[in-house]
Amino acid sequence: MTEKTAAAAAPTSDAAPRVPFTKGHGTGNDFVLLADPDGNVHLEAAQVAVLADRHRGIGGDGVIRAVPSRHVEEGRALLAAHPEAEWFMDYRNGDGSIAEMCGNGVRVFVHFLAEKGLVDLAPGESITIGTRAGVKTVSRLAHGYAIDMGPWSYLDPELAEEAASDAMVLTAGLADPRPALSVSMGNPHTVVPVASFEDLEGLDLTRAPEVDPAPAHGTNVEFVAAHEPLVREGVGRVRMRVHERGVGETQSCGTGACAVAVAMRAWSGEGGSDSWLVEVPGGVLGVDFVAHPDGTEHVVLAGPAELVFDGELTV
Ligand SMILES: N[C@@H](CCC[C@H](N)C(=O)O)C(=O)O
Repeated sequence: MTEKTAAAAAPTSDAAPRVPFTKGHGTGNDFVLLADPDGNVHLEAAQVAVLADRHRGIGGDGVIRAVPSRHVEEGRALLAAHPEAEWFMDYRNGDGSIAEMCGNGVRVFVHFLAEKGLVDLAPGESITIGTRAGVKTVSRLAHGYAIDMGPWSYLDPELAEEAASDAMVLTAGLADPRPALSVSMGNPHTVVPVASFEDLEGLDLTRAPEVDPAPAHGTNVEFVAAHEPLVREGVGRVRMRVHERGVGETQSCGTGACAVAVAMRAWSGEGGSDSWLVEVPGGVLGVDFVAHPDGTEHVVLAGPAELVFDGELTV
């Protein structure tokens, strides 16, 4: 962060400027959150990596800057069509790289805005925010938040009819290479089915799984195993683990849960469902497919968001 940034964010009479931060998480996917109401905070990748470092910094899977849309180029581009998208989620992975979207991050971001008094949002009310994957409408529930993630898509449009597989995952402790399906939720995902919960537990996600063909911009890789029966009382039930691009294995990935639901529904055909409960190591996420008035199908992601502690950075 620049000195100008720090001084603007939290001026003090002493030498070292202090920048307030908040730590939060959604199903164990954890973030460092910074409020930047004046658009003064300039985060370099190396600075993000230090903030996210669990030994030398605060620690987190990602860093989220809450900034008015008018202060960032990507936000200004959204405002013409969506003037209501006052706040923009500037999301960075723990290694400092920029990602288009973060499903858990959106919930935690909106909870942060609401709890810090930056927006008024009571249970039952909704807010539209800007992200690098477009605007998202987030509804506050009695417990947690539901995000309209918009339409999903296959990374390979030719798969629209077949929905079989378009990639192979070669490593992660798999006995054999496994076919996988590439799904976009604004950010890229590679979903790999495994046979059982035991197989899921046995995976080695200490390193990024090798995907062939290698995705041009990297990918998040989700491994998924089904409950037996897969669908109970109309709801599909699965368990997943994820290796996130730019982070490593995480306790949860919201966009990953959506991608898993897309793939499982496609693979199950008539035996699938439009409603899914996705178990992640850090909790449970809900994913629903809903018809949007514009004729497209949208994915709605629901889950908790918690703020854990506040602190001050000295810069
Ligand atoms: N944990 C997030 C996804 C964060 C971005 C991802 N690592 C990427 O690079 O695409 C989620 O909850 O969706």
